[in-house]
Amino acid sequence: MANSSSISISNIQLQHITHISDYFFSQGQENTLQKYTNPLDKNPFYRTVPGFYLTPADIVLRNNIIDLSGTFQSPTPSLAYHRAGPRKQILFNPSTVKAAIVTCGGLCPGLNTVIRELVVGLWEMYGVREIFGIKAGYRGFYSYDPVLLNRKMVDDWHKRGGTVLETSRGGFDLNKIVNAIQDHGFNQVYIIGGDGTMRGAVKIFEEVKQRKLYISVVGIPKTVDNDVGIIDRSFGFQTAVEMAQQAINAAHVEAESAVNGIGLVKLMGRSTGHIALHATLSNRDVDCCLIPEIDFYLEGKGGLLEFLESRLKETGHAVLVVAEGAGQDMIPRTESQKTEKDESGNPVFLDVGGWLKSELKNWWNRDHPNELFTIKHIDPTYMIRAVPANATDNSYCTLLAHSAIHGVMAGYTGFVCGPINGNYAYIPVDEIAKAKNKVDTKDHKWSWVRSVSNQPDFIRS
Ligand SMILES: Nc1ncnc2c1ncn2[C@@H]1O[C@H](COP(=O)(O)OP(=O)(O)O)[C@@H](O)[C@H]1O
Ligand SMILES: O=P(O)(O)OC[C@H]1O[C@](O)(COP(=O)(O)O)[C@@H](O)[C@@H]1O
Ligand SMILES: [Mg+2]
Repeated sequence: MANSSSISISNIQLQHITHISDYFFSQGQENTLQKYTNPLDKNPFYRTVPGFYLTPADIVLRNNIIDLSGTFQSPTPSLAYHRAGPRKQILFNPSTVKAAIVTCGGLCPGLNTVIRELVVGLWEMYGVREIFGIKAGYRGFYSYDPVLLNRKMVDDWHKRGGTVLETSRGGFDLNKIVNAIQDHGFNQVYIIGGDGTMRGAVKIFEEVKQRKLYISVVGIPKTVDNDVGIIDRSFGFQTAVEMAQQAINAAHVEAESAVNGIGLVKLMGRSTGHIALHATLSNRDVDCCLIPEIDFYLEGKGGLLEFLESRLKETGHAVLVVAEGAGQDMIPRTESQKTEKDESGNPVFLDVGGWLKSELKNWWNRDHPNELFTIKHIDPTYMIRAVPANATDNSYCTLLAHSAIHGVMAGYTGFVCGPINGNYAYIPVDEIAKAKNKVDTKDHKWSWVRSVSNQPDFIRS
C-alpha cells in the first residue's frame, strides 16, 4: 500500500481560467485596469466575514475518490478548478456594465429561473441596471433588437416553463454575433445552452480575445439530457426525470390491465440514456430500459423478445422504457434519412418507440397468433422538458446564475460554472465543450438497473 499518512498537493493540476487582463494588454504593456471593491461589502444582506470572499487559492478537486492502494488509478487524479463565488476586488464598475443574456438550443426546465436570477443577481448584488435579453438564441444577436430587462419584470419567471427570451437552433454566425456584441456595447455576455451552444461560446470567446475586447463571456450549461461532462448534473434534468414518472406509471397501469400487456415509454435522450436510466431506477415498475449506450437486439438467445416472452409468462405484463437515441442502427431508413441533420447539425432520429411497437406486434402475431396481446406506446416527448423547474432545480439554477455573475464581475471570461462533487467551480469553456457525459455501463448504477429490472445484458454469447 502507498504511504499515505499525509496528502501531497504537489501533483494537482489547476485548470486556468482566463482573466480579461490576460489578453487585454500587449506583451510588455503595463496592466492599468482599475479594480473596484465588491459592493457586497456594503450590502446589508451579506456579512462579509473572513472567508466570505474567495481567492484564486480556493479550489475544487475533480476527483474526490482516491484509491490509496494504488490499484485502480483514476484517469484524472489531480485536476482542480477555481471555486466559484464572490471576489473582494472586481474588475467591472457596475455602473458601466451592459449585460446580455441569451438562451440557445432545446428547452430545459429552469431556463427562466437562470435568466431571472441573472437579472436579480446583477441588479441586487452588484447594482447593475443595463441588462438585456437577446431573443431567439444566437441568431438573435444580429436579427432582433435586445430587450431591456429589469428586476420587477422577471419577478415570477421562475414559475414558467420554457424561456421567455425564446430560443432556436442554428443561426450561428461568428462575425455577425461578435460585431453585434460590439455594436450594442455589451461587456458581459451570459450564454445559456447545451453542448452545441458551448462549442459556439468557445468561438465567441476566442474571437473576443483575438479582437482584445473588454468583454467577459460566460457559459451556463443547460441540457435536459444531462449530456454535459465534468459537472455533477445539468439543471432541469431532475425535473424531467420526475415528469417521466407519470408516463411510466400510466404505461404500467395500461400493461397490468391487459392480457399480455406491454407498456412502452419513449423518453428524450439524444445520445445519452440518463433520463431513461434515472426514470427507471426511481420507478421500479420497469422491466427493461434501453439506452443508446447499449446495443440491444430482438431475436435469439439473450434478445429482447425472449426476455419479454418470459416476463409475460411470469407476470402477464411488461413495461419498457426506451431512450429516443437507442436502437437507431436497427431502424430501416432511407438514404436521405441517414444523413438528416437539424439546423444545429444534430442527427435527426427516427422514432424508436413506433418502430419497436410494430416489431413487437409482428413478433406476437407470428409466434402467438391466437393469444391476446396489447401494446400501448406512450411518448411524452416535450412534456418532460416544457415545464417549470422543480424546487431542487430552481435552487440549483439560482446558485449557477449567481456563481456566473461573481466570476464575470471579477473579470474572468471564457468559463462556465457548475457543481463538481457538490461544490460550484469555474471550468474553462473549451473543456466543457469537449466533455461528453455518457451513461457508464460499467459502473454500479447500470448494474443496479439490471438488478431491478432483470433485463438481459444484450451480450451475444
Ligand atoms: N460547433 C459549433 N460551433 C458553433 N456553434 C454551434 C456549434 N454547434 C452548435 N452551435 C450552435 O449552438 C446553438 C445550440 O446548439 P444545439 O446543438 O441546437 O443545442 P444545445 O446547445 O442545447 O446542444 C445553435 O445556435 C447552433 O448553431
Ligand atoms: O427541440 P427539438 O429540436 O425537437 O430537439 C429535441 C432534442 O432536444 C433535446 O430535448 C435536448 O437537446 P439539446 O440539449 O441539444 O437542446 C433532446 O433530448 C431531443 O433529442
Ligand atoms: Mg445538445
